[in-house]
Amino acid sequence: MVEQRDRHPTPEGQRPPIHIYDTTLRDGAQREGLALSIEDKLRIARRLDALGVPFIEGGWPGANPKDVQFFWQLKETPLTQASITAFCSTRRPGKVAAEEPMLQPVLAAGTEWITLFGKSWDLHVTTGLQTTLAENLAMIDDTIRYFRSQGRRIIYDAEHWFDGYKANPDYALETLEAAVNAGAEWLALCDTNGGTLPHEVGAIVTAVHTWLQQFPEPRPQLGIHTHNDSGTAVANAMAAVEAGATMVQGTINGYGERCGNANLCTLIPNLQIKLGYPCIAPARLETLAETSRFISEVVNLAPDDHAPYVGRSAFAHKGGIHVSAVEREPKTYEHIDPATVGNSRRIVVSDQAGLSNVLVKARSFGLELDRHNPASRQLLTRLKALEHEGYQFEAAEASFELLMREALGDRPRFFDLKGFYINCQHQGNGDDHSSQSLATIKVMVGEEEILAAAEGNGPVAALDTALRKALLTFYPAIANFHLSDYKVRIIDSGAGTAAKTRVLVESSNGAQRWTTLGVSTNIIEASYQAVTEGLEYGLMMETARPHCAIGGEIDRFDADMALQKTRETALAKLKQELGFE
Ligand SMILES: CC(=O)SCCNC(=O)CCNC(=O)[C@H](O)C(C)(C)COP(=O)(O)OP(=O)(O)OC[C@H]1O[C@@H](n2cnc3c(N)ncnc32)[C@H](O)[C@@H]1OP(=O)(O)O
Ligand SMILES: CC(=O)C(=O)O
Repeated sequence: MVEQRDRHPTPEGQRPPIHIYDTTLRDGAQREGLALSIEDKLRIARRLDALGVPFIEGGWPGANPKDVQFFWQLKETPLTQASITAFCSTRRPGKVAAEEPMLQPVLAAGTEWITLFGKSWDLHVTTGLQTTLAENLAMIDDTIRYFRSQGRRIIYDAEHWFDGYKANPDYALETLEAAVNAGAEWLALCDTNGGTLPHEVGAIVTAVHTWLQQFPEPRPQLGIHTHNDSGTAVANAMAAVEAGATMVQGTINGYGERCGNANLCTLIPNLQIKLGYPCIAPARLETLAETSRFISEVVNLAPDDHAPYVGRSAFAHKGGIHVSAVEREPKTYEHIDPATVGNSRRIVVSDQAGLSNVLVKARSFGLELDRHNPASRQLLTRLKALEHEGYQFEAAEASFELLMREALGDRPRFFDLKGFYINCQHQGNGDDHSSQSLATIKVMVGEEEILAAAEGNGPVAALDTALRKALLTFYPAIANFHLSDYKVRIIDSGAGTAAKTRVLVESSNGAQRWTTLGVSTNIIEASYQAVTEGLEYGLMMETARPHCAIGGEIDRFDADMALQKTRETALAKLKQELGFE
């Protein structure tokens, strides 16, 4: 249960705690392209509960069957600390709340807290609801009193608060007064259209805070609910807190209707780390980045790598000058310690790199390299030359590790591709067409020469399949590898069909993912480079490179013995099948 903490005086100079109210499951789900199953909603609710968010808005019971069922399921396995709230509107004009069918599923959801939204803007009352200003006040009063009579606690969301206050402040305040007198414990001021700017939010929340003081204790507290249509949702919420709001409503990753809601992954650290308002326990704040990624996985939207605090690139350093300084003192280019929000520093290699980038990268691959080793400078020069040719290693760290190991004489050789031949066939026109490719490859594993052929619906798929077929008996681990992504980019499009192509291939073994690349004027050639490096890197992880970056350590001797044994067995099997023995 959430305490009304600000009713206890806050010690002098200490910032009051801020109640975080998450609406990912309701307003977040109003984002175009985002759809949640009940399972998804339950998983997100549990994750938010683990993050330590005190209020989670679960949905609108009665608006759809899924939201009804969600609340039922939560009753069976309740959350550990968060209060789940049911969302709904005031009763319809001309009705009586106690007889309003749409309020019954909200009560049936069985939550202690109900978040009720009502109209603050006279325009919405007369045009949207098509009723009178007095009837809107009665709708707010009646609905809150009815829910209170059923033992529920009320968070009142004043929809279009800022637009309403600007248009007709007296009427807007009358709507809030109706909510206060009927027993709402929180008044959340909503910038529903997202058009208000921080200085306006600050001034209006200050005015409401002053106005509220006329009511006897215990008086409701103020909350803020902002949308990002002007790109200022987080700044607006911060301005409201500075003006006296003690609840902030927002969503994980800023999901929400139109341009989204205030992003809690930015707002929580800003309030807690920068402004000193306690929001969630520091140990839970350390799970913020993981929570953000988890939820983007569940909602099936690619995470924003450049999101403040939690993005993959939020603490990524690319410029050589930055890396060199960060190595000496992280504060030089980092506004906070990434660990505070559960993120980590990354060093990116590219043509913007200096020696420091290369050395840090080598260390992360478990390779011994120092500034005075001539190989370090050679590697940097080679990196810049390849980047100039069109390679882009920042997106393909596995290829960079292979390049680095090659330069240090530590790159394992699992196979040598002697050559390949690809035949593509296309028949028919329009919808009535078919295409098929056949790849034939010759590959050496040690002293053995293998010839393999495979078909595919495209040349790269055929080549990949043929290669796997040839290698599988020698390296059974390949059976677990698959291509998880394939991206093609034309680098110098001005050159027309003679343009260079960069291919990025993401491979996976089910547990890890790694990216390799190839560059060539021939798309097949570029794909072949990326695909073979992908297999090579995967094998390097599986077969015991001592310090492989993402593979973990395996005893090299044991692994080499195991590898030799696998090869011998596979070879014997192949010979038998071909009738040599
Ligand atoms: C600012 C916000 O984000 S508020 C939340 C918005 N979220 C959603 O709308 C998602 C869930 N909504 C729904 O599933 C449906 O819209 C429902 C079930 C709520 C209503 O569906 P319907 O009955 O078919 O109505 P419809 O969606 O066409 O129109 C909304 C109705 O709510 C009324 N309404 C809007 N705000 C309020 C309010 N604060 N109090 C009372 N009624 C309201 C509108 O006047 C309209 O009434 P009418 O049908 O008598 O004209
Ligand atoms: C209540 C709500 O979601 C809004 O006014 O934006």
